[in-house]
Amino acid sequence: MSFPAVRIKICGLQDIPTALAAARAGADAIGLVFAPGRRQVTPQQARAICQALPPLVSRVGVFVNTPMEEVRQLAHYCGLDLVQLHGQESPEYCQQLGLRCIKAIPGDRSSLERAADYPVSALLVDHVQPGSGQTFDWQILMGVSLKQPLILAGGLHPGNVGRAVAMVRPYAVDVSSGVEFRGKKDETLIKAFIQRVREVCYCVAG
Ligand SMILES: O=C(O)c1ccccc1N[C@@H]1O[C@H](COP(=O)(O)O)[C@@H](O)[C@H]1O
Repeated sequence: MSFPAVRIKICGLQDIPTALAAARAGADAIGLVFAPGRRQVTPQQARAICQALPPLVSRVGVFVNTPMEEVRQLAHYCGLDLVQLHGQESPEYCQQLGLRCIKAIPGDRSSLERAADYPVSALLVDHVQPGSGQTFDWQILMGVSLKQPLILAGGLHPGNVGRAVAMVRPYAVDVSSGVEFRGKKDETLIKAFIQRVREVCYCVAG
């Protein structure tokens, strides 16, 4: 059985060589975390990475409850293509921001029921603790039809992404912890993750 090409985002990049390696390996998007935490990048780092990346690789900034004007300024300064809102941002916030948005929601039924309210380019369904390398129960997505394209995230890695794609058939997948070794992005794991997604999308039964 084959599936349409699933897009791939590699998130939490913090240096140019690894970002270029992810792009070379076939990543469709790279994520830069502006929220406080161990993967946070400075605006200057993010701008340098965005400028170094080749064309046709989406530059995504990850924010958590950041004031709107600050998000706009950072998006402009760094050259972001999209912003991923991973906090309690409202549908009105997304509407008024004036940028292409991905809204992240936790993988639970009540959040999914409210998802239709978000006027965004895509919905990213993740574990309630983002960036933690934990999966949520993908079963809750079975039979759910979302208005927006679905990006599956949370605890994905080369060993489970094939099953996740076959089960959920998302528009895209997003990974951070699952392509790290001892807390640092690992180019071999990035390549293995992308290769696995490509395999399962184009594997033809029989
Ligand atoms: O990666 C982070 O540090 C992070 C911090 C704050 C908000 C989101 C963050 N990452 C996003 O979390 C998911 C899944 O991460 P993981 O693969 O389970 O580690 C992914 O969408 C990242 O974009």
